[in-house]
Amino acid sequence: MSRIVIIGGGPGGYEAALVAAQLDADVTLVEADGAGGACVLSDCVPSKTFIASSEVVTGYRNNDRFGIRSAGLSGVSVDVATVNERVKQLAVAQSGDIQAKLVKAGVDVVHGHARMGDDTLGHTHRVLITPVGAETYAVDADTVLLATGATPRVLPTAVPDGERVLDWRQVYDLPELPEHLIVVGSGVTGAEFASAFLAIGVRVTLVSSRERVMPHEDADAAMAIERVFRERGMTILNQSRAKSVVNTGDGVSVTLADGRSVSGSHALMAVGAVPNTADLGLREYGVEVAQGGYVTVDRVSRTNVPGIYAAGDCTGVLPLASVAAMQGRIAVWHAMGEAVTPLRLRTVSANVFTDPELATVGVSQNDVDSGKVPARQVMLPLSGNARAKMAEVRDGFVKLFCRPATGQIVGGVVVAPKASELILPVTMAVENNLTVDQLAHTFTIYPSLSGSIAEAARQLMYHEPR
Ligand SMILES: Cc1cc2nc3c(=O)[nH]c(=O)nc-3n(C[C@H](O)[C@H](O)[C@H](O)COP(=O)(O)OP(=O)(O)OC[C@H]3O[C@@H](n4cnc5c(N)ncnc54)[C@H](O)[C@@H]3O)c2cc1C
Ligand SMILES: NC(=O)c1ccc[n+]([C@@H]2O[C@H](COP(=O)([O-])OP(=O)(O)OC[C@H]3O[C@@H](n4cnc5c(N)ncnc54)[C@H](O)[C@@H]3O)[C@@H](O)[C@H]2O)c1
Repeated sequence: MSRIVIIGGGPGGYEAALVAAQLDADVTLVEADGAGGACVLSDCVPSKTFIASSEVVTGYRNNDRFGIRSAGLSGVSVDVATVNERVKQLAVAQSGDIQAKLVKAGVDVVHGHARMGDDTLGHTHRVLITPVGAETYAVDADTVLLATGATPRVLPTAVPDGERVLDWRQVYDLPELPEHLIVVGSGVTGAEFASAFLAIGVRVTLVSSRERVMPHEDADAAMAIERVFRERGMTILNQSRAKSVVNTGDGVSVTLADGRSVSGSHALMAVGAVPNTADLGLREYGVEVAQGGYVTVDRVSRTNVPGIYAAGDCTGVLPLASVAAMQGRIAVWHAMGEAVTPLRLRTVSANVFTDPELATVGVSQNDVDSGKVPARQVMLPLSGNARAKMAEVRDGFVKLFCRPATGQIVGGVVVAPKASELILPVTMAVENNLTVDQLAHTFTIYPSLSGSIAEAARQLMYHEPR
């Protein structure tokens, strides 16, 4: 029987454990915090639950435009203790569900820390496991999967104190809403929290080191969302790098690299993450670790040491829960000799849970503009869509990319409420090499926002003969 030790119980680790158990391996999963890992307990799940509360508040915006008379947003008050309690309870419950699933599948789940042992034993690998409150013991395994995730990056001049200077894992301990939140960092994490706190009624200043928010996302989409943020009253300081953040006792003072300073009641640091690989004994064991501490892996999750695999945020391949899970499953299938398709990033869909949301799949505008991928494209504003008009959706668009000659769909962008749900047909088209003709001939509901996806495909229908 194959013996597998998995270090880390986030999506990279627990999904791999379930596959390994299904294949009758003897599986030990070591997790320091709780099943589901940081994804479920402190990052993805809590942030999306918090955003769900902010969306309830958003529902009260512009109600007079619908002919509904009420006090509107000014009549809404947020009980932050209840919001935070719900966030934490949901995360713990989700973690419990995953723990139960693992145990039912026969996985030995150990609450504790693990690291590589000192000796290479030829075809097996020694892992040292230290359960919480117990002595360290060794397990020799045929396969080891490293899935240890990442931790918020800390700037030495802006160390979170959990009171006024916060990382994203500390916001749910606030006893009351910040009066004025300064979000430092305008990547996906910063943008999501800035959006949610703004929606929930907090004054927000976003300190963005780049020329626009979400610099790695589609520029049209990021600029559309930045415009919405500004219209709703967010202050965005572009090309402003925070040099230091100080808790002044009754607030925070953020000093920018150009000498300006901004004051607020709280600061939220969202300046990226560092992989949890420093204490795993990897270098001593001969596992290749790249700059920044990321474990180097190939497309079937192999490290340079046979039998040792890595998945998820500790690899830095693409820090998404879906990708971590797929890397973990691929590792196990490969290790256990199953047929496996190497990881394909081309078909990964991703969503930023701002208001409006931003969903993407496939090739990007940069790929097309740089000539890397020849493509025709269309961008259709949602403002012309009947359902969007009914729902007062004024911001948003659908963008599609297709091969110039064949019309094969190679990518797309959706900016809309619930873009995370709307992107699926485009993802299916990219995954299955569908053409704009096929998408255009698909019946859509009238009226619906998804109708704009088929309409965008119709606009791309004419193409050169092969
Ligand atoms: C604020 C935020 C929101 C996000 N939202 C989304 C989203 O909406 N959708 C999405 O797809 N992705 C989202 N992500 C990204 C997603 O959370 C990560 O890609 C995902 O958590 C990676 O999973 P993982 O298995 O690699 O690691 P993690 O989920 O980080 O889990 C790793 C676990 O390993 C444990 N561990 C570390 N070292 C050891 C050790 N030595 N021994 C034992 N255990 C150890 C850690 O305690 C941790 O629990 C978000 C990220 C952030 C920061
Ligand atoms: N909805 C989702 O799926 C979701 C949500 C959050 C995070 N994630 C994943 O996590 C990844 C990382 O995102 P992130 O936003 O946490 O990190 P990031 O590294 O993408 O962004 C951090 C930003 O902070 C800026 N920054 C760094 N130092 C700064 C300073 N001193 N002052 C001002 N700005 C500074 C950087 O320039 C960068 O733009 C994403 O690419 C995504 O894959 C996904």
